[in-house]
Formats: sequence, C-alpha cells, structure tokens
Amino acid sequence: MSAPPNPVNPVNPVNTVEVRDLGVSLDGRPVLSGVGLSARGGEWLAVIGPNGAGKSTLLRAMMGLVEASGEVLVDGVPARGLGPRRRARLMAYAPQDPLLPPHLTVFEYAMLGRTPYISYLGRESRSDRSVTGSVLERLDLAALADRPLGNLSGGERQRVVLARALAQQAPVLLLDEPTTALDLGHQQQVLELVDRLRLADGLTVITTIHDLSLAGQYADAMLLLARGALAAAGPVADVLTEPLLARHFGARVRVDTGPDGRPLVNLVRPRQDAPEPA
Ligand SMILES: Nc1ncnc2c1ncn2[C@@H]1O[C@H](COP(=O)(O)OP(=O)(O)OP(=O)(O)O)[C@@H](O)[C@H]1O
Repeated sequence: MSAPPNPVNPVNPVNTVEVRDLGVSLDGRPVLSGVGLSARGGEWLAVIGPNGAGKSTLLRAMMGLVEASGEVLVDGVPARGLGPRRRARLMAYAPQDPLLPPHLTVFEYAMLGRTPYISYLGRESRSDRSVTGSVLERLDLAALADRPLGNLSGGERQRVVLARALAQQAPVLLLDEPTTALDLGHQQQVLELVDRLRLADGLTVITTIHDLSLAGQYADAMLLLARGALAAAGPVADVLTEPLLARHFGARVRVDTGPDGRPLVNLVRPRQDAPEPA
C-alpha cells in the first residue's frame, strides 16, 4: 500500500480517554455495570470478551448512542456536555453492522464523515473532498467511489464504514469489530492503516475484536468484559492468559509468544480419546 499524497491528520490528538462507572440497562436488564477504562492518547486499547458480554454496548454508550449512567471523559471533559458536532470532531465510531442506504455511493457515504466540518447551510469544501478521496485510496476503495452501497460485498461495506469514520479526522477512533468480514489481506491492510495513523497522527484507538491473536498483535492494552462487567484490564500479556481465557470464554487455548514477542492465541482441541468428563 503506497502512501497517498494527502495524509489524514486529526486536528488535535487527545491525552486521555476515560470511562468511569459506566452502566447501561436495555429492556430493563442490566447489560453493563460499573465499567471503567482509561486509555492514554495514542494508545491502542482492545476490548475483548465472549458474545453478549457488552462490548458493542460499551462503544455505543461512549458515543452517547445508548442511555448510560457514569461518565465518559476526553481530556477530562465530560463527553455528555459536548454538542454533537464537537463530539464528532473528537470521537469517530465505526459500528459493526450499520444500516447503509443502498442508493448512496461509496464517495457520498464516506463524505458523511465530513459533516461536523460543514456549516449548516454550507456545502463540502475542496478539502473535504480531498480528505475523503485520500481515505478511500488508503482503504483500496478509490475504484469503487461511484458504486452504490447496495452493490458492495460484505468486506467492501465494512471498509466503507471505516472510511467514513476516518474521514471524520477525529483523534479518538472507536471501532466495533472492524475486521470480521475482511479477508486476510484486507484485515492486515485495515489494521496496519489504523496503526500507521495512530503512530503518525497520535490517534487513540479503542476497538472490540474477537480475533485474540490479531488483538494481541496490535493492541497496547486490553480490557476483558464478561457478563457486562470488567473481568480484567491491563497490558496485553496480563489479559491474554490461558486461565483468564479458559474461565471467561470456556475455551481451551494455548498462548504462545510470537517472533515479535507478542502473544499468539491458539485453540487446542480436546483429546479425541480422552474419556468424557463424568
Ligand atoms: N437493543 C437491545 N435491547 C435489549 N438487549 C440488547 C439490545 N442490544 C443488545 N442487547 C443485549 O445486551 C447484551 C450485550 O450485547 P452487545 O452487543 O453489547 O454484546 P457484545 O459483547 O458486543 O457481543 P458480540 O460479541 O456477540 O458482538 C446482550 O445480551 C444483548 O442481547
């Protein structure tokens, strides 16, 4: 992937993102309770946990998309008090499976990421179009710019959703399972792009991710959610441990150290000749 002429630079990197005592109830049922996190500016934090643990809900609550108790603070400022435009300039969110208007083109959809920069009666500027074009190029989507969203594959759609979030040029990026629909090459391309932006522009990245080896390759820190509560948090090596993964995922795994010193999580099949537990 060659570097495009227009880098995507967020306006001002942040120093901290904090969540304090977050609680969410949906349909009268507690889905998250007492969840806290703290990410340093420029850090990559991976949120892991079994299905239904509350990972997506945590990101949605941080974006103010579901009602929540507790606080989300960006550089110590409560996100709740920010208007939608200011908040969107600080935090961009790529949902796991958003509804995409089928007739909108890839370029038009990615350009929606520029909305916080366009005045109410104004039109997008040349710079808005240039940022959007640059992001599409970086995500291998330039050739699809005029394609309606309804005609895209699942992986193409997932990259378009990421493109919209990146076009927002926010210093905090919340990504919900950004690689689930992507082939191996595009998984690597997307995560490498996010990592390069993080390192070059000081983005703070918080992502839910099921692939624990991928999470271990990219994240600095990890947060393990189980049944809506914090089960573990800290450096990757402290969270990706065999006992914690066995306890919370009910999975038999082996955690090895890869050539780069980062953990690799492998599923281990139960022995076929072993007697069934009584
Ligand atoms: N709109 C809703 N109304 C009621 N319950 C909901 C709603 N959305 C999610 N839930 C429930 O909240 C819990 C957490 O869901 P969430 O999507 O946050 O989990 P997750 O950890 O992201 O799961 P997955 O790994 O399967 O994507 C689940 O039990 C889910 O059924």
